[in-house]
Amino acid sequence: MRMTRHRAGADGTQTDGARPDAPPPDGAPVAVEDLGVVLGASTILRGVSFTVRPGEIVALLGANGSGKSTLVKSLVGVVPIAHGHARLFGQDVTARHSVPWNRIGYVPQRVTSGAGVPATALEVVVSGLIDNQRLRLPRGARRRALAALDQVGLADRAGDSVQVFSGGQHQRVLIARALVRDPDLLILDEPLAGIDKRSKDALAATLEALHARGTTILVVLHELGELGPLLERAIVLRHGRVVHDGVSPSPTAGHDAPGHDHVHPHEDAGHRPAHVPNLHVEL
Ligand SMILES: Nc1ncnc2c1ncn2[C@@H]1O[C@H](COP(=O)(O)OP(=O)(O)OP(=O)(O)O)[C@@H](O)[C@H]1O
Repeated sequence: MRMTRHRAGADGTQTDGARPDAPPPDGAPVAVEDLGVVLGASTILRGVSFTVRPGEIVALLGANGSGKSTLVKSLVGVVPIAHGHARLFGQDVTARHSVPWNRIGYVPQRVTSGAGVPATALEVVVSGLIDNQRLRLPRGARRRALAALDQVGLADRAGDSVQVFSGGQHQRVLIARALVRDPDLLILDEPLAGIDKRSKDALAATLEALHARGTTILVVLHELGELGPLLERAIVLRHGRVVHDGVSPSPTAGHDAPGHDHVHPHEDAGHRPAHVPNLHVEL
């Protein structure tokens, strides 16, 4: 893993840690401008604009169906962008095959690592080094995969079949798979969903360490949970539009209670400005 990262000031400029051999400054990790996504006959996202600056940890919040997953999928080329632009590190990803995979790690929502094949945790993590061009692993693949597993606290399980892993352990393996490329930007889609408390705590610790060393993190969340204390900023979607971009809201009381219905009526009158203190957003 690279040990030096570029930390950024509020305006996104680099403030410390610059290496003598550092590449020239490039674009923000994420810059989205007037983004629109249409799936089938439905407009899922419209007029979405925001920037994530280097070293930030930003939550993407919103009720079920508000468009969070679609937004991150559009960033990584899984769904097409119909309108506007999305750039990762200055590279326009509107054309699907231009995603800078060498700099990003992506953990999709609700997938199990290596389901249906007798893969070990190490093998799943190594697969994160496949570059979509040729089926050949780079030098040091095993060492890098072990280091990534170590980051999520699973180095001692490297040789175990993932078929016996719990949901939380699968999620940690998938995060290790995303980390094996040593990404500058980590995008996670609901990493806390359906996993045990121990794994949630382990994930929070991993993300805290990554954040401390300057990795930029964009995380889709249903509720703030264990990651709440880490979050500096939240972008809230409602009906495919950004309705809040600023301080992280406090979750509504009872939201994490068993049986809580996460699907809420949507009223666009609920838009609040970013500076409102004690912000409560019904997710
Ligand atoms: N392939 C698709 N074709 C048509 N509509 C889709 C498709 N994928 C998602 N949608 C719709 O887009 C809307 C946004 O879905 P999305 O998964 O992005 O929401 P979300 O905020 O991530 O919700 P959740 O928290 O439930 O994952 C939903 O109404 C969903 O039904």
